[in-house]
Amino acid sequence: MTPREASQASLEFGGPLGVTAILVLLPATMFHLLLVARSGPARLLGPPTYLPGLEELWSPQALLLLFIWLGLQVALYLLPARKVAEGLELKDKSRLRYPINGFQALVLTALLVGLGVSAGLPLGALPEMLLPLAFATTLTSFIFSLLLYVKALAAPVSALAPGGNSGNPIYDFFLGRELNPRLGSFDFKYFCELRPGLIGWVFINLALLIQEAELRGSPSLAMWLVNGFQLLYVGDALWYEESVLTTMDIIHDGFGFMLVFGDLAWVPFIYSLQAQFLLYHPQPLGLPMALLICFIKAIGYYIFRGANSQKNTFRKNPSDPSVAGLQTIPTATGRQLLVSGWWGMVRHPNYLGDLIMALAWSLPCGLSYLLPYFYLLYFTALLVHREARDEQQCLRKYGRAWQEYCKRVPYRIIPYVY
Ligand SMILES: NC(=O)C1=CN([C@@H]2O[C@H](COP(=O)(O)OP(=O)(O)OC[C@H]3O[C@@H](n4cnc5c(N)ncnc54)[C@H](OP(=O)(O)O)[C@@H]3O)[C@@H](O)[C@H]2O)C=CC1
Ligand SMILES: CC(C)CCC[C@@H](C)[C@H]1CC=C2C3=C(CC[C@@]21C)[C@@]1(C)CC[C@H](O)C[C@@H]1CC3
Repeated sequence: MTPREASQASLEFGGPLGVTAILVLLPATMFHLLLVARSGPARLLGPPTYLPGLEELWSPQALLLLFIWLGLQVALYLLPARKVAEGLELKDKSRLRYPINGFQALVLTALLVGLGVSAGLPLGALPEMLLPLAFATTLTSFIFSLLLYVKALAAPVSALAPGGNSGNPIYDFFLGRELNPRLGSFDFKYFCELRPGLIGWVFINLALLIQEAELRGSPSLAMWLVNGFQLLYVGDALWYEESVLTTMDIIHDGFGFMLVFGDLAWVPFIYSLQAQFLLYHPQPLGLPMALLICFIKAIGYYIFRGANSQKNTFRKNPSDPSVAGLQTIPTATGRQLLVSGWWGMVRHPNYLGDLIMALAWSLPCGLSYLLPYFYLLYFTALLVHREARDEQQCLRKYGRAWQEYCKRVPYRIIPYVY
């Protein structure tokens, strides 16, 4: 079997046909959810109450606001970093360098937005622009992905990702051909993964909270909880920004439409669905229930952070006192697999913590509507798929050692369930 036939054989997402469908369905789903969230019935599975015309979707002001936002985040990315980290070794034995200044960018953005609001910036008007902003971001994602595809045509073979080089243009456009597309030292994938979308998510939430205060006198407890929980999640991701350098998105996946649209559009506009829903469907939330939800969030974060930090510490320094006592399985690569502690409970304890947090920030929306739980449903599917992809990669990396690990840790995400 030739390498291209082999790569054709291992096509994901249903190959070219599946990917063509996803290219249409992803943006369509996002616009459906944006419309349903602001509609009275808020029916996740029903048709939106109306279909917006192009005059409602297209706004030069929204496009300008998007480019101002992207420009601001690029400028903050290029500021001197508290640390510069090296990525994992590439095929050509080199290592790329990445600025670790994401949390700094979040804080500086908050200061700038705060100054803007105090000077009269109408942040509360942003919710009205979500549709045209999402349209502008989707358009930008397609164009940016096309430019990345063309750029990759000139890239050396060593710079290409294993996945997005099937030879089928649609498939490669979606998966991404180049592994680490850069302009000088500016890394497009690393920048998009953690900056404009993730930080944008927090400020869309804040705008929705401000709009609720303007509409009803003060933000609801549910809106405060959703904002607080998701701010913690983004702040944590940016504080531990360096750990992204070992994720499959950075080390394995090409940078194509899936991650471009996922980072720039899906995260800010879909991950803020709970706050969007609450603005148009205020939900009563008593203090006892709020405290219970905070407890659920705390459990999720404890597992999420504990598991991620344990693995990342172990990978950086297996002799660190916090992980030195854990049981391990040696592998032929020289790396070891943790088989006790969080990673002895299930094979992806971090996913379990993340899912519990997703439940916690959906619960403040009550149980009368399915829409606020879309994220939990989508995220469960994403992590199940991601876990399967990671298993394949780990089986290839570690062979029998991974098989032994799976025997000793039989559950993937939820103990005694899955
Ligand atoms: N909110 C969202 O939309 C998303 C959130 N996430 C979150 O991002 C975080 C990172 O997830 P993800 O990128 O999937 O990667 P993971 O953090 O789960 O890392 C997987 C890698 O960890 C290493 N590993 C696995 N098992 C062991 C073990 N027993 N001992 C030592 N190393 C092990 C392997 O890499 P190696 O051995 O090569 O080091 C494996 O490839 C998670 O917390 C996840 O919940 C992820 C996707 C989307
Ligand atoms: C919608 C598409 C089919 C899939 C797009 C998936 C992306 C939205 C996610 C792929 C991996 C991600 C990670 C994060 C955010 C979502 C995306 C980009 C985090 C940055 C979230 C915070 C965590 O602490 C780290 C995550 C790394 C992976």
